[in-house]
Amino acid sequence: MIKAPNIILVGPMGAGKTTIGRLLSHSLGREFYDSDRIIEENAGADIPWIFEKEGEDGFRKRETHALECMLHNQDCVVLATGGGIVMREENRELLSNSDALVVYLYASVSQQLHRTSKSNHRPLLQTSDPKATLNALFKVRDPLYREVATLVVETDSRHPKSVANKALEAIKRHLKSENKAQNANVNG
Ligand SMILES: Nc1ncnc2c1ncn2[C@@H]1O[C@H](COP(=O)(O)OP(=O)(O)OP(=O)(O)O)[C@@H](O)[C@H]1O
Ligand SMILES: O=C(O)C1=C[C@@H](O)[C@@H](O)[C@H](O)C1
Ligand SMILES: [Mg+2]
Repeated sequence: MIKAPNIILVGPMGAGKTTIGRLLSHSLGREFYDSDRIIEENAGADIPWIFEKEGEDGFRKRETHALECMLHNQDCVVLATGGGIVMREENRELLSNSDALVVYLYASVSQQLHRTSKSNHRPLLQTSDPKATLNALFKVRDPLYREVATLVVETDSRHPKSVANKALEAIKRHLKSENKAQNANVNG
């Protein structure tokens, strides 16, 4: 049993936040939430509908509200976020100022493209050149994911179960070193 506050997964579309988050929550015996699902449940509509009717800005407002509610009301859960959660400074501050352990699931643009190609549920990728879109988003967002993340876990060429195990090991190592540092402060 590991003792950690909320574990929050960030990263681009297709990094596997939803898939790995669910696996991690099973391994840890924790509840699993996904900000995209919370937004859809609150709106009573799916993400493409929200983008169509309210624009990206309307979606981002809903996303901030979902993140605030999660951080305020939940402890010791696993939360998968949407790929654009880091776009608002407000959200980055919420993440950085919380005691959550934020894990950046890294995926190369070619893997993102491959993993997102089977679904048309992502409005930002309904373009004539999704690869160019993913590249442009990655340029802006990769530094922002790194800014809020405590840990970075590489996901390319790894089966989801192997990514989840790798994330779990990285989380355990991080908590162990944090405990050691705290003990040193108390005893030193
Ligand atoms: N490590 C992996 N190897 C191969 N396929 C993967 C891996 N991780 C996820 N996938 C597959 O990629 C697709 C997208 O994964 P998922 O929905 O978990 O991504 P996401 O990061 O939550 O994306 P979004 O930001 O759009 O919510 C799914 O079909 C999933 O099965
Ligand atoms: O990367 C993004 O901006 C998005 C990712 C998805 O998870 C959804 O949150 C939505 O499709 C927008
Ligand atoms: Mg997801």
